[in-house]
Amino acid sequence: MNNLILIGFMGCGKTSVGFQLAKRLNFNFCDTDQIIEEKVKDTINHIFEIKGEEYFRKLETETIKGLIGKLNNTVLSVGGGLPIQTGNERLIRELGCVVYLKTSKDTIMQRLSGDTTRPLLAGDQDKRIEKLLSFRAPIYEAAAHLIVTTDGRLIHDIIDEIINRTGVLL
Ligand SMILES: Nc1ncnc2c1ncn2[C@@H]1O[C@H](COP(=O)(O)OP(=O)(O)O)[C@@H](O)[C@H]1O
Ligand SMILES: O=C(O)C1=C[C@@H](OP(=O)(O)O)[C@@H](O)[C@H](O)C1
Ligand SMILES: [Mg+2]
Repeated sequence: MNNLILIGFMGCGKTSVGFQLAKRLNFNFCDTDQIIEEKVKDTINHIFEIKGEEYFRKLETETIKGLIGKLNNTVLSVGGGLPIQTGNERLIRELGCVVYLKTSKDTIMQRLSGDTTRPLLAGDQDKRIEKLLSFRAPIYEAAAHLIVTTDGRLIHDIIDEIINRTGVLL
């Protein structure tokens, strides 16, 4: 098994870093949000609106369970809330080396200003990020094998650090 699993808060860069990291390593790339959208043929926003968050969380857990034993040479980015559900952190650690893209609230605010694709941040984005991030950050830290900070850093620099520190090319 040779997989990297990217976790962290919305806007930390899991999808964009994961996609480029996979290209650089010549690995496959998967993203649980993309798998879910393809599976139910609907957008994350619309799933939340019509079926609610609880239903989406069930889809996430089903998705991660379905990947156990099936991934090799893959970078997997998971939705920001997936490791928060009890039991999922054990599943992602089973899949591979878990990397937390640690990012401050200010950076998340900058990156997601004007974004309308994250239903949990609709409304008062500042307050929502603050509340969710303070609850989730210790869970991400505990789930991770490796923590990489992303504030003020270019994607290629983050990718270099992940490759150097995981020794994934060795
Ligand atoms: N290191 C970075 N520097 C600048 N912008 C970034 C960086 N990482 C991600 N972004 C931008 O932030 C936004 C959210 O990134 P995304 O990969 O969708 O995050 P996530 O999947 O963790 O929610 C995108 O517009 C992306 O281009
Ligand atoms: O943090 C969360 O609860 C969520 C994060 C989103 O993915 P990203 O982390 O890729 O933005 C997506 O799964 C959904 O909007 C819920
Ligand atoms: Mg994403």
